[in-house]
Amino acid sequence: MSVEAVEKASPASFLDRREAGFLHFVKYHGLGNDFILVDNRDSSEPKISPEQAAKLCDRNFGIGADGVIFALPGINGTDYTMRIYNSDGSEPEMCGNGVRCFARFIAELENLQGRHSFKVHTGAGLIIPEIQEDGKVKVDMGEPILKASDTACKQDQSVVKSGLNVDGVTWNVTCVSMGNPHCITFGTEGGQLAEIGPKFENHEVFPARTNTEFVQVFTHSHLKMRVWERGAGATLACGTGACAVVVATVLEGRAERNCTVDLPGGPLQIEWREENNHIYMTGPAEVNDS
Ligand SMILES: N[C@H](CCC[C@H](N)C(=O)O)C(=O)O
Repeated sequence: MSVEAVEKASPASFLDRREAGFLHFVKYHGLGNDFILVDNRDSSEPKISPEQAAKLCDRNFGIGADGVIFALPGINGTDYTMRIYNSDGSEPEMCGNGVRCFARFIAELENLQGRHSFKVHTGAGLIIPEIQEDGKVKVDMGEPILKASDTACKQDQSVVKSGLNVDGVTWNVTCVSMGNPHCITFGTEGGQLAEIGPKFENHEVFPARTNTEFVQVFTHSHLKMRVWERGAGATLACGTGACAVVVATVLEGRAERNCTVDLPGGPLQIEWREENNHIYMTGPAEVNDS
């Protein structure tokens, strides 16, 4: 069913159709990082399995997406819970582009107009997206995690500009977690991501695998990155990755705390605020109907 049809039909018709085994979903994207968003507010468990999600994400035999995101009831005083399956069916802790899409999806479901913020429970803890007047979404992404063992990296100190041997080549990397693990390296576009990406993703130093970002620094406030995502491969954008990249760039003394990060799908504005150590990400989230 086309997105228009999904949007125009009354919710009641979708409730009936869902009884008949249909799934109410809408496709959104954040800078081309695209997701199937499922209204799961009436159940505390995702309506579909990781295996079914992987099938839906298949771009030839399914709907096609980088992941499936579920809007579940909130817990412990939050408004909603967000869960996500990557396109390989693995479940990450958090998704930056996804939570912006999540906020816009909730606003559609609840018929909300204008500025609105939500308290969202995620695997990375409390995340607060706020829909801005211009339709963009500003997200309080919480604090970065730098202790190596918490960045799902087996090395025991924080990993800043450390040598990592990947398939016989030593790369300088900085590891940062935004709830999900990121390995950041500077100075190259990464070449053939499909070749080098999986070697980082599945490196034995990352027991939970890792997302990997290849960064070029244009100025102290303008960066460019490409990403090989854990469980999704090369994507057009990665919100948690852009946040981790700004942290790594500041830690390596290459940039200021407020940066524009250019991704293949477009730019994100990232600020690592000194006074509270929180990271704020601002960017678009749109329905895939253009
Ligand atoms: N593949 C990521 C999850 C999605 C993150 C990305 N799409 C974002 O916008 O943050 C992981 O396994 O950690």
